[in-house]
Amino acid sequence: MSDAPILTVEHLMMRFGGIVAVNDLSFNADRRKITALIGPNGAGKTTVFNCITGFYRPSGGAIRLNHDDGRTIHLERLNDFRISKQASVARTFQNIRLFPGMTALENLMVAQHNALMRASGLTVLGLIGAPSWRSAERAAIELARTWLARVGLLDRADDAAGNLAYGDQRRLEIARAMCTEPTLLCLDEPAAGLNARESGALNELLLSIRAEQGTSILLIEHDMSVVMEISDHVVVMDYGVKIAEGTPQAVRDDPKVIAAYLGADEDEAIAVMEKAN
Ligand SMILES: Nc1ncnc2c1ncn2[C@@H]1O[C@H](COP(=O)(O)OP(=O)(O)OP(=O)(O)O)[C@@H](O)[C@H]1O
Repeated sequence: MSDAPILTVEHLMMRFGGIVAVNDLSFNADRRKITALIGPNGAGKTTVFNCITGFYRPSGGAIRLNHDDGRTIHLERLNDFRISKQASVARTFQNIRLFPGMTALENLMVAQHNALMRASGLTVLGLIGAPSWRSAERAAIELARTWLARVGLLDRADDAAGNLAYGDQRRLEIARAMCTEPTLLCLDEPAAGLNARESGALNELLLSIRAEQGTSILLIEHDMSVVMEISDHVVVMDYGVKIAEGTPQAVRDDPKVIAAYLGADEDEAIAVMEKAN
């Protein structure tokens, strides 16, 4: 198995007209680790995610996904559909994007559409109920039920996703992404709107996904309790550039990071820290 980082971002640039949202950003996300991308509002985090997941075509730079089997996929050359299909990158969004009228189980079945379409021989085998199709369908239902259990929603399998509590919907989105068996899971503010108990459950879920599935995770998160507790590596952005990276403890104590969050200059931030000690 390759030791290369799962994701390599090199000199990424993203311009919107005159706005430079991401400016010469380089970082790696390690395999089977949790990497957090943090920074104040407007720092460029979601834009980076949108470049990685193919929603935006970057203005410059390279984004490479290094698969376990040695393949290197240049994500900056692919659209979102190919990135999820060929590169096995799954993502969730800041705003929940479930199918609210479908049941929790159906949402997880939709996530397996590509695999099921292949197994159905583009519907022909499905129509005649071929054994290969029936076993693929059973496996898909089993995988969906496994993930519903993992996120504590097995007893809500037949409830409409839109009727679930907000925190349950957030976990269902992660389960849906995991049903695609991704190589890289990108989570955009998974803890947004969660209370302390729900954030704790989210931490446990993400740590278990890293430990049990070995999935590499890249997350954007404002909730520092989540970032500090579960991240292996943190990349900090401000005004489109990387201002720091390292362990959660190292970035938490970095004056440049404190200054960016406080909106203060570096000397002022150091003075604040010295006062606190
Ligand atoms: N489609 C777009 N068109 C024009 N400007 C954009 C677009 N998307 C983002 N921007 C600008 O790029 C900059 C970075 O925005 P982005 O949403 O990536 O920041 P962020 O760090 O994710 O912020 P937040 O934490 O508030 O979600 C902002 O100045 C934003 O206004």
